Amino acid sequence: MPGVIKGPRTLYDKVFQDHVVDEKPDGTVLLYIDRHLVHEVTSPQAFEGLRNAGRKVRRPDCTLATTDHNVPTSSRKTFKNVAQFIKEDDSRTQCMTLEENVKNFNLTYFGMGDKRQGIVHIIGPEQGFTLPGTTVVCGDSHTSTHGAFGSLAFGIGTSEVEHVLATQTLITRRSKNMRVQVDGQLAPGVSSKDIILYVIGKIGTAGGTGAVIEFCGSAIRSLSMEARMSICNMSIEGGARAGMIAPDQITFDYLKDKPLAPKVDSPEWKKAVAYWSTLKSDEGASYDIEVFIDAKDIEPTVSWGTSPQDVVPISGVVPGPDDFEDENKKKACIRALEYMGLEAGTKMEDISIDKVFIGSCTNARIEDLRTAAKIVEGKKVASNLKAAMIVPGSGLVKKMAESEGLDKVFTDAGFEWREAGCSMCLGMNPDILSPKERCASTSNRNFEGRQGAQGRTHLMSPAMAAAAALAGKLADVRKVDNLQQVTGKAPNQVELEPQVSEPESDADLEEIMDLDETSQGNTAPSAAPASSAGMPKFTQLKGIAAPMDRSNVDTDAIIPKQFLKTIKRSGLGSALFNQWRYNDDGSENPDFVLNQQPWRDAKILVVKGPNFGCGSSREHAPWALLDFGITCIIAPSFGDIFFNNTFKNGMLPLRVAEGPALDKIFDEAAAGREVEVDLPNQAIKTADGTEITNFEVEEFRKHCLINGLDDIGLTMQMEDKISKFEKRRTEETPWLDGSGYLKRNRKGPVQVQAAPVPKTNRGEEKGEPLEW
Ligand SMILES: CC(C)[C@H](C(=O)O)[C@@H](O)C(=O)O
Ligand code: SF4
Repeated sequence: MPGVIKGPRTLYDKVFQDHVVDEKPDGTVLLYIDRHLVHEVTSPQAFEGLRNAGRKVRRPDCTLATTDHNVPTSSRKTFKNVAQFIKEDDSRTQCMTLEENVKNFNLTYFGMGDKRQGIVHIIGPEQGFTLPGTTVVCGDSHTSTHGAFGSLAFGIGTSEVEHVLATQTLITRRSKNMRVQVDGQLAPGVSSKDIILYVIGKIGTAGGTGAVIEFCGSAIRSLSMEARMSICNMSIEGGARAGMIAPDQITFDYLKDKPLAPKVDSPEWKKAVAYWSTLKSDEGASYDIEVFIDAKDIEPTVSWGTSPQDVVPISGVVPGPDDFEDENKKKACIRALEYMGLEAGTKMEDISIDKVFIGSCTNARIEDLRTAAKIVEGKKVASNLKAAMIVPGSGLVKKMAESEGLDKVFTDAGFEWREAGCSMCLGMNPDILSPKERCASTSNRNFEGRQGAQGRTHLMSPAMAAAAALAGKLADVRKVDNLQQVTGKAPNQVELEPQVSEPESDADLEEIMDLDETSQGNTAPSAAPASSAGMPKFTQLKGIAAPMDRSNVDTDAIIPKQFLKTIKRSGLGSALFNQWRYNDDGSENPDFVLNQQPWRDAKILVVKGPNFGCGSSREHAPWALLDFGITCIIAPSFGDIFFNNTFKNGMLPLRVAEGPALDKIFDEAAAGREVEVDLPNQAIKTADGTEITNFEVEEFRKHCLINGLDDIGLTMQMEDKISKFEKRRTEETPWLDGSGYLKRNRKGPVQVQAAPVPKTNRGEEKGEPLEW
């Protein structure tokens, strides 16, 4: 079979291979997905697609939904239901839409009235839904978090969410293998967050593009599961598809008694542990990229700019453009300094802050809160702070923290103690920075406007954020007097969290699950248009191309969070590049290229810098480009998830390396002349038809674009292979069938009912071959 690795294999190779349902000669793989997490932001359009096509959710037992991005983090004492509690119309609509969808499709759901609700990447591991050796996906880029268990976990766009809901598979390709090995002992005050910030500083935000990173080495092995999750969480900020860590005794101990893990000491548990123990890279396995780091070189690390690669040790100073050789980086540095309101040469410790945010899927677990509490215990936050917030990652983290008295420690020190949610990590809820406010944050992204329009974010560890709260400015946690309690975690220091047990009775279950008798089973609710919205065809495209001379354009910049609250795919064009395109008063910024003629009518975007579309998995980014009229983006490289998402919308992202060809295309664009993209002949031409360069495109993707094929319909024709795979999976890894909640009354394996192939699927309509 093509792509099968002969000889020693990496952890990634093994997990990937174990999930191949089918593989084509061109390397296109149909990959089985064991675990699907769903949240309110990236799922409405996917469920709508299912409904429109009359499709079911194939594996409700392998799907877990929660609401996290939009939820207010204010007290829920008066909470009755979402309709009454969420004040913002669009946030409420999005949460209520999820609630309707989980009822209609019969999915397990942790809503706001459920103690187990929380950030999707916190609740999966907490429940034992995330298990070693599984494939885990979610319409969210930080799905990489779950790779800490030795699972292959990655973010997907909304079209792929629909694909997984319908088929429990994804169409994908093998990624490159990358190894980041960190050896040695972490110094006091240095945590796993510092490791990952340091790594991203070294490799850059595009360093892992196209790769899955395996984190290994003695420093990684010494970390607790929660610390490992913080590292894998931010693999996406290093550009990687996923991060993975080989499971070991620390992993198995963490999973003991988690509600959805096999019962400890049962035959299933023993079988599972035996299998999980094989999940490590073989001696001599080869990697495409290797990075070696000595733990002792890592200091507490802080970001200064607007990209997660903009980091320095806390003992350092704000860099200036002269510190970079690369032209793109010089330009990015000038922009970042201006945005952040900083001057080169300023000592990091002299930067005063307005707010502190301890939360997010990177650092809102119980260990993070314990660490921060130790720093602030008996002290007060600085008087210059406008707010200091602690936002636990889940209701269970909150409960556990309260049982340990941490809430009291924080509130005594002057922090606000909040309810679980994404909160000010991205501010889709009421928690945001005001313009120019500066925040010490334990989250993972410091993009322009990330925590609020014109807000300024400095990324750091929970210990560093706690130290900053006390100082009212960025501070070195190593100088805090009770530091001895806040060190990198050696194996003997790993603390295991109290276990959460499975509800015993149906009454218990109803109490915590907010179950509702209106649940209607896994039906496709409405008699809707017969086929899912397929793709428009893409063959030749000739049109005005807009030039953009920027690198690392993230999807937050392409479309900021306030526009993600829609439950539709359409109408986003006016919000495209919102922060750059409009002034504060809402008028157009005349300097922005898409506000100028002839580029207002651009059909193509030509980007000179690398890593376009990095960051979040929001498919709203391609939807906004498409709605504006842009169907092709030419750039040296792309964020992996964005790259996938564009194809799913009939768009063509083209990689053209930095050099004379890209310069020529850029110059044509800048001169306002048309550019032609010829997909069948794989060529980019000037307006008069002169070829500028050829481009590469994967065969399968080209085929789908040219024929406008809906790949869900194509995948459903692989029913035999998917069912066969599932049968084998049930025999080999029975613990993966049925989420524990549904399993309790189950006799034998979950009955999987495959949805029929709709008669109107686009491939059939067009007489396309059934093979893909
Ligand atoms: C809303 C979601 C698409 C997004 C992501 O993919 O990361 C969000 O979680 C974020 O952190 O920006
Ligand atoms: S990165 Fe922030 S917004 Fe995204 S899932 Fe994590 S906590 Fe939520």
